[in-house]
Amino acid sequence: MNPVPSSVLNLRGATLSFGARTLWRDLDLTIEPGEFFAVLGPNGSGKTSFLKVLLGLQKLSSGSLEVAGKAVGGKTVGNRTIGYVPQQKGFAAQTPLRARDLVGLGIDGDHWGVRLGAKAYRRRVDDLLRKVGATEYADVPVGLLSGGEQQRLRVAQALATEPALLLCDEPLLSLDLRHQRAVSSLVAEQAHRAGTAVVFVTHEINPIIEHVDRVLYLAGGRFRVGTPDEVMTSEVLSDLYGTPVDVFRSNGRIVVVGQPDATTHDHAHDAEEPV
Ligand SMILES: Nc1ncnc2c1ncn2[C@@H]1O[C@H](COP(=O)(O)OP(=O)(O)OP(=O)(O)O)[C@@H](O)[C@H]1O
Repeated sequence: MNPVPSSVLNLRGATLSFGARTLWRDLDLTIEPGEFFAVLGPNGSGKTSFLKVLLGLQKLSSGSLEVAGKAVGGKTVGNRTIGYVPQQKGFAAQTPLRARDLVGLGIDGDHWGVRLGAKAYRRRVDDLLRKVGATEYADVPVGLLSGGEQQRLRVAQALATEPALLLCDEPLLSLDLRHQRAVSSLVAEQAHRAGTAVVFVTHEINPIIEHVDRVLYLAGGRFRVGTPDEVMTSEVLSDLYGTPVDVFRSNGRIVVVGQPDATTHDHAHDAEEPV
């Protein structure tokens, strides 16, 4: 039997550049099972590119990546070790899929060693629907559901394979506060109770602040890794942005004032050590 790898994700000396523009350089990062890991940063800082690297859709300029103990060189999409919750995009009203069909697409009989029989398949889908609180709309066409309801189904679909690593690309965009809470709690539960490592890309840390173990903050071609308390400080963010930034705490929320909207400067030649 193969030894069980202790970390789910392992990046060593990872650098990603496009031409003269470096998004990050010499990133060493290990993510453990059960960790809720957030990726933050302004527009254009490289959050989506980071997820693309983990999905095997974007090659590193240098360095290495292992997921669940295996080197990643090509596509990891379709790899059942990885679950993926894409950005919220509505289904067309006439999409010919019910909620339960969408969740069922995440299940592959081969994953379970033998193909699931019809009964076991239905049980598994019902179980996932219950987990995301979608039982009552199981048979409704997905195009008729609200954005929040659809997003819960995408989470259920991504969890269907019981992935070791769950990648979430801004899954809270366009959800109201109640659904933001519901989706982030569900993802956190999967991390902290089921031991899935979660990489969660977001513009806004507050909706997930109570769940996050560590963050990767990307800005201006540089990065910091650490707990929210270590990274979300005036000192660290001012240093990353290269301009004075104030970070305040209010009722458990983090308010960042003065950061540029986008990454407008390039510290491509600065090396940055993780915190
Ligand atoms: N294949 C590519 N070739 C050249 N440049 C690219 C490529 N992919 C991304 N970039 C550039 O890299 C930078 C980071 O893009 P990315 O989409 O990763 O940022 P982001 O942090 O996800 O931004 P946003 O918050 O706006 O979604 C951008 O300036 C983008 O134009």
